[in-house]
Amino acid sequence: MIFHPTTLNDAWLIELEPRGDQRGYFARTMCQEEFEKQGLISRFVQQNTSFSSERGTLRGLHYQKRPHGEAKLIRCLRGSIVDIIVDVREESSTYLQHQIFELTDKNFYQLYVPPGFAHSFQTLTDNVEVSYLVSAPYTPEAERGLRYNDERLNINWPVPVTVISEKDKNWPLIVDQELPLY
Ligand SMILES: Cc1cn([C@H]2C[C@H](O)[C@@H](COP(=O)(O)OP(=O)(O)O[C@H]3O[C@@H](C)C(=O)[C@@H](O)[C@H]3O)O2)c(=O)[nH]c1=O
Repeated sequence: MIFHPTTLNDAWLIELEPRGDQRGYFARTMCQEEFEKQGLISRFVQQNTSFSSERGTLRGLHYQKRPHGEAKLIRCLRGSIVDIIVDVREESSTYLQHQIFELTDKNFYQLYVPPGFAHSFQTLTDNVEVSYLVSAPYTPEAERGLRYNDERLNINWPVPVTVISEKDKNWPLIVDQELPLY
């Protein structure tokens, strides 16, 4: 695995290193030793998958508030997405900055999102499957979100939003949220 730094503190774009042969390829997608060496959380407690049928579907931006923060390791298994993360740690020098990553079923990238980041993705194709590991249990009372079109974030979503949940449409704007966010 090759660990590429991002513009955001503690978030990493991880490039897989497939070994090909006549059958296809093999690649490691998580390795405790390599993650620890890189200073990343390496203990994951849940693996989730989601399927989105329509291009333009938006999920997010989601995080769990302290002390239930979770690291996530995201991979797109079918189709393609843009994955967008926002640093919500008030003590971080990249607070409220975001970065956009393209993850596809062909490009061999996965994204490591540290605790204290809001996470989201939008599908660029129909029939998208995204699989991710999380490092803390799902805790509904700690669930928080940012509004995808909050002017404070100024995120340029690459395609028109076609499908979004009621919950995600209605997250409060940052100006109306209780601080600290995380
Ligand atoms: C996240 C989660 C949801 N659920 C339930 C709650 C709800 O009834 C149903 C669907 O939940 P949601 O609408 O929150 O699903 P979704 O919008 O896909 O939520 C996910 O979005 C991406 C962007 C993330 O970063 C994930 O961590 C997660 O928050 O599944 C669980 O039972 N366990 C879980 O871990």
